[in-house]
Amino acid sequence: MILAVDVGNTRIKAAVFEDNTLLEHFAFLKTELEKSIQNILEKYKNTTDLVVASVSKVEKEAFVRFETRLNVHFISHSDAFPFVNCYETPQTLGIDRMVLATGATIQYPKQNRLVIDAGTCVTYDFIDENDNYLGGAIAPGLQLRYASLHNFTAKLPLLSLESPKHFIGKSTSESIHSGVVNGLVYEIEGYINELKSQYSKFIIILTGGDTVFLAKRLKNTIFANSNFLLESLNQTFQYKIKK
Ligand SMILES: Nc1ncnc2c1ncn2[C@@H]1O[C@H](COP(=O)(O)OP(=O)(O)OP(=O)(O)O)[C@@H](O)[C@H]1O
Ligand SMILES: CC(C)(CO)[C@@H](O)C(=O)NCCC(=O)O
Ligand SMILES: [K+]
Repeated sequence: MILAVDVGNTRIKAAVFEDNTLLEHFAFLKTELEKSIQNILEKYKNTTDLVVASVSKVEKEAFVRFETRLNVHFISHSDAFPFVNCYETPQTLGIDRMVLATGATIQYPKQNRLVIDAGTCVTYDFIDENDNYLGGAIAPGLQLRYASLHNFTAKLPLLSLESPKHFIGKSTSESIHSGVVNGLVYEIEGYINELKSQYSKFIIILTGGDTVFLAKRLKNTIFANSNFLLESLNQTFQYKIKK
């Protein structure tokens, strides 16, 4: 059994895998890291490997303490990946984006793929049918948009995610919800439509903490899978140990 851990900028997500089957998934805060992992390992006693992909500042020591019980692996830029990295600054490409590109390459072979990860940031990653990772885009996620409007103005309140009641916002809060939610939906649709003018065919995978909220608002056909990063992390590890 493998415990895959995705350390994001807001939360930590984890899942236990038996080969390619996801048995259970978890989400917790960084402050709960060690306790949460301990609890998972108590429940899944046959876990042999702990695989970590981190884009955050969580200390390696937090994981190293589990080395007495199992093998701990940190995915890094120097690992083997099943795609050609065409990013002009490959060393600054987020590990999470490399893991997503790995999952897309392995799960959807021989086709153009766009991966959209809607978390703290919304990332767009494009891997062409020849398995060239071309790059993409980085934009603020939903929660970050709400927080920015509040943090960089005097008059805007901090709101939490809500479906806009009216397209034409009739109050401050309705205007914010309309701007944040419709803004991101249009951004995603716009990004997809621009790519369609460049590539006749590609599949679209949507993942991240806002997957469910966004999937029902998008017109394009997408594979919506909140666990795609964790599944991809398991596959990145399998690929790494086979090499
Ligand atoms: N329980 C939750 N706690 C925090 N955010 C949540 C929760 N459930 C859904 N979300 C949504 O998920 C988004 C954050 O996504 P996610 O948890 O994937 O981010 P993350 O931990 O920073 O990961 P990454 O850095 O990979 O984006 C927020 O915009 C928020 O609206
Ligand atoms: C963009 C984020 C924050 C998304 O989690 C992460 O992938 C990251 O820190 N990336 C580094 C910059 C880059 O990918 O080009
Ligand atoms: K993200």
